[in-house]
Amino acid sequence: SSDVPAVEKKRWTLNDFDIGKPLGRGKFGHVYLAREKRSNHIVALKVLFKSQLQQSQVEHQLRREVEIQSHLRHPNILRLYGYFYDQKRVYLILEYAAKGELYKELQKCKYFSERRAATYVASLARALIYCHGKHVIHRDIKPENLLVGAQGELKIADFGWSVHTFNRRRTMCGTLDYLPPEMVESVEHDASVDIWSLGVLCYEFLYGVPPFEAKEHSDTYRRIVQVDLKFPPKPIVSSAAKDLISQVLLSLHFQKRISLSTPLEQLQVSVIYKCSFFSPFF
Ligand SMILES: CC(C)NC(=O)[C@H]1CCC[C@H]1Nc1nc(Nc2ccc(C(=O)N(C)C3CCN(C)CC3)cc2)ncc1C(F)(F)F
Repeated sequence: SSDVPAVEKKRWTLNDFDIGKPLGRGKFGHVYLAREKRSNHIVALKVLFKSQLQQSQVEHQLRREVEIQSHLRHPNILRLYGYFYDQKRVYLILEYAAKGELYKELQKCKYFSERRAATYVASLARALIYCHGKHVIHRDIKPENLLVGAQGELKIADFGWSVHTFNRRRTMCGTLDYLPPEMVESVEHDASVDIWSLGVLCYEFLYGVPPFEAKEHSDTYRRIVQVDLKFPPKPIVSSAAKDLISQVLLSLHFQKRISLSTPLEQLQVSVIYKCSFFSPFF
């Protein structure tokens, strides 16, 4: 039988798109609303200047971001459809999130209701379970990296700091015995860094400020390592929500102490389960 010709990777060019209004500025350039001419599909076109990428030596990071994000398919992860470049610029063809940037929404309403926070945290936990299942760690979960889709759903974007870790536990069956604790633990430690950030995010959704904020960096650092977690009297937050935060936040320390028998997914599923306590909508 004639073998099916390999599907040629589509070579995109600027001519494939009608460029619309600017959506704002990203780190290395502008983002435009755009429409792919053949399909009329609306996308966001992120334009990055090669000169700036070279100056900041982030080309390898951008390559990793494209490689990782283009392979992820999840309703709460912003799609990266493709990329192309010309003499001076690199263009990322990204999913358009109709309701914009979450941090602006958080600034506008100061803090979110428990129901809204729980909905966001549960969807992020599901997205992280998906990523960790593919040995991908985002490592930069924060309001600025979250966008909102047309139905109000959260989309994790900007995988610039993400990494692909080989789950040494599974690939090193048997030889795990000779690894020192920090090596054996580090896989869990790496992936649960996102869970820690989810706890910080949950706190910020509910109180409008991150939990360890301080004037000086050194104070913030000390508050984090001591897990100096305080819940202000206002706004009023349910004890179920506080438990989730303290267990999820503290779980990183808890994670360091537990044996590898409690896999990360169990912790993440418990996050979603605990969300149901402060939001009857699950
Ligand atoms: C995660 C990453 C760190 N962040 C970013 O990349 C930022 C940098 C600039 C824009 C955003 N990138 C994206 N933004 C959208 N949608 C969007 C954004 C802004 C508005 C909005 O509020 N206005 C236009 C308002 C409309 C009203 N006027 C007054 C102000 C701007 C509405 C929809 N979809 C996909 C992307 C993406 F990511 F694919 F590029």
